[in-house]
Amino acid sequence: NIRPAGFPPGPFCLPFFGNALHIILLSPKVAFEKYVNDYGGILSYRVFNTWGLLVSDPALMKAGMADPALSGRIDLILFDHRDSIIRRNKSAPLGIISTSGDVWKNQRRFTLRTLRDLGFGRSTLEPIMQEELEELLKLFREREGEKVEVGLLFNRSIVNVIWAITIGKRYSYDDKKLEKLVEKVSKMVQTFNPFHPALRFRWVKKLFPNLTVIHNTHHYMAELLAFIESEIEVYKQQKGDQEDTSCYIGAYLHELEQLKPDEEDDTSLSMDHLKANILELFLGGSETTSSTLWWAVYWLASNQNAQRAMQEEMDRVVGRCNTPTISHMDRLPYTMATIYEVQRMGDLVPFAIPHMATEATSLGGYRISEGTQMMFNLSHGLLNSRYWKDHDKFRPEHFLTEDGKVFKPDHFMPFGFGKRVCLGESLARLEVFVFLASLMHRFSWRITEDPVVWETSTVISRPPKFSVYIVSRDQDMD
Ligand code: HEM
Repeated sequence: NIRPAGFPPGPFCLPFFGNALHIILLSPKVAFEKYVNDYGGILSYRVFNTWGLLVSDPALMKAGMADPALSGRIDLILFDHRDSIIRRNKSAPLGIISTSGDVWKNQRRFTLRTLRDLGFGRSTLEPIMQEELEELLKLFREREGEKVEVGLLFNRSIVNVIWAITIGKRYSYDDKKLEKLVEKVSKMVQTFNPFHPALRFRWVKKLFPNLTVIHNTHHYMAELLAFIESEIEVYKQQKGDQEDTSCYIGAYLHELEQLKPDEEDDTSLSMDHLKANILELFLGGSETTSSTLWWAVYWLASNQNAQRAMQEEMDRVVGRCNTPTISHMDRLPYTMATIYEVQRMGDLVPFAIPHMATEATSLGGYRISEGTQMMFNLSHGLLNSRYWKDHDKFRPEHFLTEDGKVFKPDHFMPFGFGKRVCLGESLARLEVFVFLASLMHRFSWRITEDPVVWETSTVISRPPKFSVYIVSRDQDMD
């Protein structure tokens, strides 16, 4: 129960449990905020037999996330299970999110390079998004004047964009396969909770193998993998001997063919890593982006002034008869500030994904031993009153200078920072802009009198359940 030498102070730890009960009972968000108030920007805590550091001071967070020694991942047994389904035996971990060292570097480097070549973060992706946007606009037109539950409204479009980049095709909105894919991805993400002891500690899983959370996560993971495997097979058959590098799977298979036998090891590209990476693109890129849009509707429908200001800016810059495109982004400071404010208040991934020290290092004058779990408190920089004038109010002005230019303060890190910074940041930024700006340009949202129901979140902050009236702006066209 004694803190390792050189560790920062922190809350009293109970024998055996450490701070686990407190964190589980109060929720990580509430418990950690209390610890930060009591012990400051860097503190230590213990969950069963594992020591962790919670870093909340923005400057220390940046230094920590930029340190290669703090860029490992903790052992997430959920991914172990995925790997054993893919490989059907035990060997080195697969993929990007849950790996460290050379496996992580090689898979992340290849994926980032390929996604950039495919147009991630650039206007070449716009046609793919426009296709999805058309479907969304159609849906909104059909539901105009009605009470609409926002919920999973955006998931089909977001999943379809990822799928188009991954395999080069999209599903029609009526296709049952898309419906099933969205359902599988959504359920998997909702059960993915690295803070749950059963998904974190092997001994908990051994003691309670029949826990529903374990059963559900494994089940959704297996279903999604089966889907990915069968689609890769169909892709390979259709492609035959032709070379195709126009999608992620094609580029990956092409690179795989170029590998010489002496270059192959556990860290190099392989079919197993490919399946794991695709699953992670869904895991990392679907619920995050669609929930950001869901939060956007919530904050804008509840803040009519911000909604109007955004629409007026678009009318002025884009024109009422045109559609906002990526090329307008630089000229729409209020719209961009609104998106940042949605991300701030949405606080989507409050503690990033837990990191681990892969070797001894130091931070803020404290010593950190190998194997320490590192929690970076992104939420603190987004929501704390120390950094924002009206920290609990939705104010796009938080991101605007006095002369109306958009800026991002250093403590605003919704995508993380440094070595492990979100791999899909540029795609997510484009998607949120394209979908939100175009929908707001054509429609207004007004929150209904129905109750707003808040739900418990896991790794991702889940927006509340609520409904809106969709009002077309076409009638007041010039
Ligand atoms: C608004 C949407 C998104 C938000 C707020 C977000 C946020 C984050 C955050 C906070 C992390 C953890 C960083 C860390 O551990 O230090 C992360 C990691 C990651 N994200 Fe995102 N993300 C978003 C969208 C996406 C998209 C669209 C993709 C891909 C299609 C994606 C793929 C990933 C991957 C693969 C990782 C793991 C990176 C690694 O371990 O090296 N994310 N994201």
